[in-house]
Amino acid sequence: MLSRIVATLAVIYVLKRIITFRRAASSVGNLGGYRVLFNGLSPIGALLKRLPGLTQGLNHALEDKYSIHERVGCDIVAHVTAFPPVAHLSLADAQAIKEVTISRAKFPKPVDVYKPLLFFGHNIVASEGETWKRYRKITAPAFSDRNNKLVWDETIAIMNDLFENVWGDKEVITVDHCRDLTLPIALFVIGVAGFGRKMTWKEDNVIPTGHRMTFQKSLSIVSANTLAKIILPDWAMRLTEKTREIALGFDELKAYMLEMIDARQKSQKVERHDLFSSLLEANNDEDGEALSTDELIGNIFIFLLAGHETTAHSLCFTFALLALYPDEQEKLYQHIKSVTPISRVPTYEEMPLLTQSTAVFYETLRLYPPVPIIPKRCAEDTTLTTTNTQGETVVIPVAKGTSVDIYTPALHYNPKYWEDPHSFKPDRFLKPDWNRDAFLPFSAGARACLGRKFFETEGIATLTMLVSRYKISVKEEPQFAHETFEQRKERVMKCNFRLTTT
Ligand code: HEM
Repeated sequence: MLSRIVATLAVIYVLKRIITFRRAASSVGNLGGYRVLFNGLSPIGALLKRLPGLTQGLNHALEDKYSIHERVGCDIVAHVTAFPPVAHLSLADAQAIKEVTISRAKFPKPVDVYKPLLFFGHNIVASEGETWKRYRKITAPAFSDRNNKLVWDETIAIMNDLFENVWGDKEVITVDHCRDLTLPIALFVIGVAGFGRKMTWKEDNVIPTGHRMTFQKSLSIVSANTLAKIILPDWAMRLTEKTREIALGFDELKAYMLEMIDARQKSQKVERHDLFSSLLEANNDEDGEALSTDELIGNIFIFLLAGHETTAHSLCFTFALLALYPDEQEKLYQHIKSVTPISRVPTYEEMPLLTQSTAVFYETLRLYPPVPIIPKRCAEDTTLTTTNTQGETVVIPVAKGTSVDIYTPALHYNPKYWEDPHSFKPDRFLKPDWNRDAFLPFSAGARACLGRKFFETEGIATLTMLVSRYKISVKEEPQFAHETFEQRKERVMKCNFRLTTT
């Protein structure tokens, strides 16, 4: 009898799931796309292997690029999951994306998705509406031209310190993983241009009184372990020596930030252009709307998080592509040489002339966008318009509450906008007519990246310094001696989606 009741309840449960699943699919006009049990980005989906019908996997946006849109024959597709029973629209249509990014009230950020980023305090990335407006108003002025100049000068100094005091007169430098080089560069730049704290390649190991680790170490631990902090509950952080060190890194960074706030509020006003100082200054000038200490820390922390990993990995992808394409590297070298003599360091004012460096970066960001999915949620019943393979107009119903996600790899590999989209061709960005609406690594509209210029400045300074002094190549290893170019490219460029593309 009991087993019959259980079986009946199970059947009812399954039927209910099927009905809600079908309802979710029909809410977006039964548009083609994945039909899976678990969303690849959900906690359960992330643990499972990619399998048709089960989950599309954590890396699907990076792996699929434009292929699902091509298969469905439409630049907007719908991924429907049973747990939870929702439809996610995946956009690869530049016009539809433009509509979404410019209509902030109609397509706001789904702030619930960003909740894990709140552990240091409320911040600009994880907020919406009036709170976001207030954060943006106070934080945006920190990303000034004077800050960009600081980024440039400090990046040059960090690279010079590397060349002179670490690499010395060695002819060949070998790094096992390019990330071992780019993560510290990005960390030192955000350390000095973000927090006003100079760091060097030879770490100063003196721990200040009242602290248990140096600022440099705490910043390095925090930037490398945000994902662990997000995933693990507090009790789990106390379990092993490694997780205890991570927890200490977070506590210490917060303690340093509190000290810095206190010291700068007490000290005489000195003209400084790091993000932290500018943020404090703007905050002091605010009447009535100033940020609380928690909000200040939350926002400066999010600059670190938003800026460090994206920058370090993008530099890494750039170097790897230049190593794989020596002709492009040579072209870049010749261009740098034509703009600035190799015997002296380039100045910030010369940055706009380094057009080939910008083109190399953009092409890297097109092929390996650091944020593969930019989520939005529809705030009212509406429609989105796109075209299918036959060139016909397709109008998609979008009910209030539907997830509307910008899939940057799908957009960046869409052959409608990019000729030969799988090839590395930086020169496409030197032509005046490339489609700005089809290039979205930094998002667009009011919620676009605040640190774009910060990144471009740092990236161009690093690239220019490195390429003008060294030739970058892939390390030759006997076990890979017989691989083809395509195999080598696949091995070297292998990437995963974690918090960003890594
Ligand atoms: C390769 C480098 C970078 C890329 C590709 C990138 C990309 C992005 C993207 C796609 C967004 C929108 C995210 C969303 O809608 O959830 C964003 C927002 C943001 N980024 Fe970046 N970013 C980069 C570097 C930086 C740097 C260096 C900083 C700061 C130092 C920074 C600070 C921010 C901030 C504060 C926001 C939130 C803006 C707002 O919501 O109003 N980013 N970035």
